[in-house]
Amino acid sequence: MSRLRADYALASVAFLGAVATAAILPFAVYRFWNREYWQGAVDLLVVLAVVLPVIYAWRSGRNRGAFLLILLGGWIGSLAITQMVGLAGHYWVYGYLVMTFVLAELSVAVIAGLSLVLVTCILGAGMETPIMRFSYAATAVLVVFLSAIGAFQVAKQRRLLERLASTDPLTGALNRRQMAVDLAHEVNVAGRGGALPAVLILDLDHFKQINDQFGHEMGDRVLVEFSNVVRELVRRSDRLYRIGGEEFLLLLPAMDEAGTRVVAQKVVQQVADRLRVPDRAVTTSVGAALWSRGELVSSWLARADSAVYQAKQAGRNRAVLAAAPQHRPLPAQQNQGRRLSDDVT
Ligand SMILES: Nc1nc2c(ncn2[C@@H]2O[C@H](COP(=O)(O)OP(=O)(O)OP(=O)(O)O)[C@@H](O)[C@H]2O)c(=O)[nH]1
Repeated sequence: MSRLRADYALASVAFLGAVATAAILPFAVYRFWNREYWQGAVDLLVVLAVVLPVIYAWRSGRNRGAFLLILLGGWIGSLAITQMVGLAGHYWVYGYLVMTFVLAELSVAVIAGLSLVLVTCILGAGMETPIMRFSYAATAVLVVFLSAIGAFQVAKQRRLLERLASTDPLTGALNRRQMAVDLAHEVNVAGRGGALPAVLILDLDHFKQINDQFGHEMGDRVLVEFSNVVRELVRRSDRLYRIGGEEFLLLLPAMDEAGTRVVAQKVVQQVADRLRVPDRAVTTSVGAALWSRGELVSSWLARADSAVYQAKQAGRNRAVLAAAPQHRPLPAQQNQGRRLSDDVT
């Protein structure tokens, strides 16, 4: 039940499977009872075309493939029903048209819906006058477009909600919640033989002084500019998260030690060159750690944290690359950070 609550698309098709079984199965039984074997078989196939992919999606967790199968099965089934039953069979098309928007993305749903309307309209089974054909076409196309508008609005709201739930409103950087998801994903991919990811913890130096001296508005402005500078100098695939007041984390998906060192150095240098408050440059300290195969996310972050602590201790405005863990992940305080650079200004 909790899976149905969390997965709107799966819940919709599971409901559809139940409705299809309850609504169409009695027809199939009725047809077989009256020895109308072909029509009974088609009814039964329509039920199976919905129910089997729903079971597959439920068991495998792969919604998309299963939903496209239902879309195709529904298309063929709806066409068959219109040809066998005539005018009354076309009523099922409306249900199919709405269903496509639950199952597929907007463009696929529109194409599937309009193509079915076009074909059934050309064949015109059971429609004796042009006005019947026109009324069917007009109402069916209206259903497609109204459903498309609804689906478009839902998708837009969903994207907005996802963005609000995953970003920091001040800087636009991603938040801790998204960071936890992305770090787990990166470790998963790298653990299956992918390239190694690296993290950089970026901590602005003496930020409290900026707030105290120039006020919180200036502090906020520095945080925004800092995120812009960092995002400008890294790749599009790299992701910046705000993990605390003036502390950020940069996730670099495919890295090696040399690359991590270069990026860390570049961040330190560029921030010092480009970020200013009225009387001085703003600087940052960076702790970098390349993920080591088999390492837990917590240990990886602890190494980066330990490295940024060492950068602060060594005088700030510098980057420190954490040493790889020895054999198995070490607690933060046992990691021996390695100096990456001397003062860069
Ligand atoms: N303007 C502003 N300040 C914030 C925000 N979040 C946290 N801070 C401030 O950031 C400051 C962080 O201070 P500290 O943790 O002492 O760090 P620091 O002064 O940068 O010192 P070091 O890290 O040791 O160089 C505190 O004064 C917080 O009030 C924010 O969103 N906006």
